[in-house]
Amino acid sequence: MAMSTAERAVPRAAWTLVVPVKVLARAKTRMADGAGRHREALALAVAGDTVAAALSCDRVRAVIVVTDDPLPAAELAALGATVVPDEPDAGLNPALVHGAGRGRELHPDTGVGALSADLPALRPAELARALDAASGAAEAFVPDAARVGTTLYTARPGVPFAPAFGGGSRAAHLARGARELVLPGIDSVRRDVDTPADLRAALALGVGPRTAAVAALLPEPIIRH
Ligand SMILES: Nc1nc2c(ncn2[C@@H]2O[C@H](COP(=O)(O)OP(=O)(O)OP(=O)(O)O)[C@@H](O)[C@H]2O)c(=O)[nH]1
Ligand SMILES: C=C(OP(=O)(O)O)C(=O)O
Repeated sequence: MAMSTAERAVPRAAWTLVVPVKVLARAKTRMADGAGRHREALALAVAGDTVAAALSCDRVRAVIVVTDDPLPAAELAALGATVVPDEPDAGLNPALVHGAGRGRELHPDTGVGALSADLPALRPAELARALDAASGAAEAFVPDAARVGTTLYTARPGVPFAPAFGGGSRAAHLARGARELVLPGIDSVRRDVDTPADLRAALALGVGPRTAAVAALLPEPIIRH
């Protein structure tokens, strides 16, 4: 059967995604109460499940991880990510712009997206749905589950990549004129994990194997209501 114009308009592997990963010693501080001595392991596991899902998505040509921590650098490179150091060392948005610069050198024909490393329930098919919707706008973003922050920000080829993560980044991305993507069937793309309650919500959706293994080590109140 012939493909429709709309289907042909969305090339496979059209995106390079940049995933920022803080030095683990400073990561996931809002999980400290619940995760205790497993906080760093949880941050690493969540990033691993996020990157593995992104690499399994057929719309994704490459994943660029920006990190200065050798442990996630090694583990995420082993999954197939390209790792670049956080040379700007000036916070999240400069790290993302740096990674996107490398992405555009390596894959100039792709759009570039910034994907949160905090999406342990991420499903490749749901990421594909979000990226296909993102193809329809110069800049687009997916708000987090609370609709306050952002989990994915995208810029099509040739469009300046100017992420505005941090705090109320949904409002900041809207103010840039980026298109908000709130389509059905992308819950796993929106389910970021910052707090114990977020982790419970992600576990209810179903998390990847790395996060499931660490969650099994956490005290009951963290993983159950
Ligand atoms: N490479 C890099 N990644 C960062 C930086 N700041 C934040 N990130 C990453 O961006 C995402 C969102 O970061 P935050 O919400 O600020 O930090 P967090 O570690 O998730 O959580 P908290 O410590 O509880 O604030 C996480 O995946 C972080 O690892 C940075 O300066 N450089
Ligand atoms: C930095 C952000 O996320 P977080 O909720 O992880 O702080 C953001 O959404 O812009």
